Amino acid sequence: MRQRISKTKRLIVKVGSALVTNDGAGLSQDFIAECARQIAALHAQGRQVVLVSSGAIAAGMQRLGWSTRPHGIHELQAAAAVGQMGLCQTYETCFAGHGLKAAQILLTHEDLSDRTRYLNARSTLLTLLELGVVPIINENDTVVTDEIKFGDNDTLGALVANLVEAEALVILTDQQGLYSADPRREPAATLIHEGEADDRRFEAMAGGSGSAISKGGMITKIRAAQRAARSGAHTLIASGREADVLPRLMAGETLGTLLYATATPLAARKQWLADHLQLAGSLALDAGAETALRSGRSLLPIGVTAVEGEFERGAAVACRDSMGREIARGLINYSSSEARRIARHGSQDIEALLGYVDEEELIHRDNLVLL
Ligand SMILES: Nc1ncnc2c1ncn2[C@@H]1O[C@H](COP(=O)(O)OP(=O)(O)O)[C@@H](O)[C@H]1O
Ligand SMILES: N[C@@H](CCC(=O)OP(=O)(O)O)C(=O)O
Repeated sequence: MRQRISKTKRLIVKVGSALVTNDGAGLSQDFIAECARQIAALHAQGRQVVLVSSGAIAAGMQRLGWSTRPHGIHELQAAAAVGQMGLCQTYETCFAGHGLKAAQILLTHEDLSDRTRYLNARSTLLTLLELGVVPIINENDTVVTDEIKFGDNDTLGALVANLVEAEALVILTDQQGLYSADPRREPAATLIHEGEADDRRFEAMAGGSGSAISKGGMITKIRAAQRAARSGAHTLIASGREADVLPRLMAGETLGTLLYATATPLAARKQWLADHLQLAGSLALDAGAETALRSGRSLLPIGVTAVEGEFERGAAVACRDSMGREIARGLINYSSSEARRIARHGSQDIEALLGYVDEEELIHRDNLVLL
């Protein structure tokens, strides 16, 4: 199983507040520099990395001279806004030292449950990865209220793994991995090396957060692993203080805890598409488009002869053959009125017809499931 990890092309690395802020003592330049160095090493091996980093609130508290974490949501939001500046500035400088560009992305739960915003976030992230940029994600603390917060970045890491179909989610924390019990309370607890992400026994072993500055604890990491596994991503939980931890994990070394998924990312995503979509319209295809879809290609506007229904970008639509039979369904990249305008045209005409190009495909093959 560990050998399979070494084949990972796309991974999410999540780093917790304790590491990034040296247990709350302001931003840890050393940790951030080390993190950037290791991610640059993974990049040099041809892997794509999305970083989910906590630490804004803790860094902001320090900049504002607050010694204890405030309880009021607005104070927390203010601290996050102040701290996020320093956090991204520090990452940017460190990545630049390795010739890498970084991008800041702040997300909320709503962004990922709304289909249009989900698709937009996905397209932006995939474009950044293709450009060789390292996206740095945190929760958009400024605009969320208590109820809609992810609450912890472990969950956010798993949602991002789902979003970009990463093969692995690496959660770096202040412990070596998942122990049979919280090692702060039970020194005799032993490290779990490997198990299935959905094994319910792990939830019973995991406790809450180990410090005042962190939110999630081990339980949110186990739940994140379960969530990541649903889209086929394996989760690794390891210590961010272990030398060269990321390159060693990606080389397949037995380090930390591996919670593995049993489905492949694409198969899991297609299952989700098949099960969850409520159709908002349909597209009539010509014979060429039908053949293209059946051989696993994306749907281009040129092969669409008619568009039925009124829908927004990101809606689920049926694809019908010339007899009206549904042969596939998927998430469309254009609204119904845009789709009507570009139907029967080559992708090179999209810009002239609409004034912009979102995607050259009407439905990308990753968002398409054949019936
Ligand atoms: N079974 C367990 N194994 C390891 N750590 C555990 C376990 N149960 C609870 N914990 C606690 O979870 C903490 C890590 O989570 P957290 O404090 O939220 O860190 P982070 O900021 O990295 O997300 C550890 O320091 C530890 O005290
Ligand atoms: N958005 C918050 C994240 C808080 C959080 O989830 O912390 P952690 O449990 O350490 O990952 C921040 O940047 O401070």
